[in-house]
Amino acid sequence: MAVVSVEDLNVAYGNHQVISGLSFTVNEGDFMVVIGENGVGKTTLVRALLGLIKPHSGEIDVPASNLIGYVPQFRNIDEEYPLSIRDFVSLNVKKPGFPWLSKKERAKVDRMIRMTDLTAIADRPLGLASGGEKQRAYLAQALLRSPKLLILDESTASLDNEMKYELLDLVTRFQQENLSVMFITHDWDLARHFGTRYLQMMPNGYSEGPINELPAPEE
Ligand SMILES: Nc1ncnc2c1ncn2[C@@H]1O[C@H](COP(=O)(O)OP(=O)(O)OP(=O)(O)O)[C@@H](O)[C@H]1O
Repeated sequence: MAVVSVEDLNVAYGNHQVISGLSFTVNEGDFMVVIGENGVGKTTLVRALLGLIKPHSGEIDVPASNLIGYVPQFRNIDEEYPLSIRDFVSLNVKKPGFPWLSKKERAKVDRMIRMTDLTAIADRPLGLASGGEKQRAYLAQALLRSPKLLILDESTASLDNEMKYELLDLVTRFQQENLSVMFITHDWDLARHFGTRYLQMMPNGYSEGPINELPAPEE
């Protein structure tokens, strides 16, 4: 079943046409890698999927936005960032009114912290965590409300190679439990290792297919 389907999408900033006639589908359980040169419109596509910009024309069929998890590219979080890892994950409980977490909500946060291997350090300030730990905290926060789709926007870019594989191995565990993934990346090795399908965005068009059909990068 399709989790995301996009049909003849056109997105422009003023007169600057960024996405022209893009169509693709992400099915349940897919790990879709989105690959393409700088400036080709990958982040614009993500913003359109999250409902943050209005397309000029075309159809976007996605789960309601609270069922999309989003993990950005790692930006340095200052050492003085005051929230603990547990607090940071809890931010996505997002409930109106009464500010304290219920027992049930705390249990949900704890479970997600466990599933992302953060239990031992959950009460440390996020600002003191390593790069990989911070990305796991972002992942835990994004997955807290059991989204259907997880968008990873170059989320491994600043990690060393071993940590990249660790983070994506972890994502794969969730993918096997019925999460679909869109992974925006410039890294063709990671794309081939983890992807099940690809969407390649190029200035003059798009191609989509199973990962074993991803063409070699142009030198
Ligand atoms: N808010 C905006 N207003 C006007 N133009 C924009 C805006 N955001 C992006 N653009 C332009 O749209 C084009 C696509 O940008 P986008 O960030 O989607 O590319 P990208 O593929 O994500 O690039 P990168 O790999 O460098 O992150 C670029 O030419 C960019 O300058």
